[in-house]
Amino acid sequence: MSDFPFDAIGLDLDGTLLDTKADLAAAVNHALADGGYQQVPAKQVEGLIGGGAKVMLARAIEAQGGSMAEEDFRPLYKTLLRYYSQHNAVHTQPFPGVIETLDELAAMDVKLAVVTNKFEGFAAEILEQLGLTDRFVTLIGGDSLGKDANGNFRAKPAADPVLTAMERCGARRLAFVGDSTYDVMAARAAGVPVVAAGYGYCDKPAHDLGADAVIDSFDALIPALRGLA
Ligand SMILES: O=C(O)COP(=O)(O)O
Ligand SMILES: [Mg+2]
Repeated sequence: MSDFPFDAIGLDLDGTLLDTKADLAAAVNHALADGGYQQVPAKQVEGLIGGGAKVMLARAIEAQGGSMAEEDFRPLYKTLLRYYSQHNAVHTQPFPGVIETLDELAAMDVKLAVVTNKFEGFAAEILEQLGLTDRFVTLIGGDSLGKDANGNFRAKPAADPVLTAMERCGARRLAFVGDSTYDVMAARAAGVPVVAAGYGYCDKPAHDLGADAVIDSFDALIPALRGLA
């Protein structure tokens, strides 16, 4: 029997497991160019990630005072999706320490689930291309659970995807790891402990996200989780 305090971990994808910034930046900039907007430097794209591709593009356009009218926005969003579907794992790779740490968790029989606001199809394709698919019991994307009564995806910051991950892992104690406000809110709403990935694309300073612990590298995850017991 392992003395590890959790039998499952829910993991955010962008900015937590994978450094997807360069491919997301290329996709958003491709769409911005189509709309006659200025390019956004990769570093700035970090602040746009976390709510899914649609929110990313909307934030970029709004920052330039652009039109959010449906007829202007929709074609650019389609351009972004089309481009990203063909170029989503060009530069994307796991952050340092991810593979080793996932190996260690698997050796302790801790179940792993990906909970992302990316569309499930994109996330699945990227995990497949990086050879990571089999490490996870389940993958829950931003569109996996359908929409709520208000027409919004049942995605983070809602508790639904975290609770579903827990159920699919058959977990008694799940902890969550993520890099944005949405991750912390979703974990809180689900009533599970949460670790902030301070090396990720944090939309505010990592220590202000309200997580139970902050890690500066994925290598620090296991000791941080033990500290939450
Ligand atoms: O693609 C996004 O904006 C969000 O993805 P994440 O939930 O895996 O961080
Ligand atoms: Mg993230």
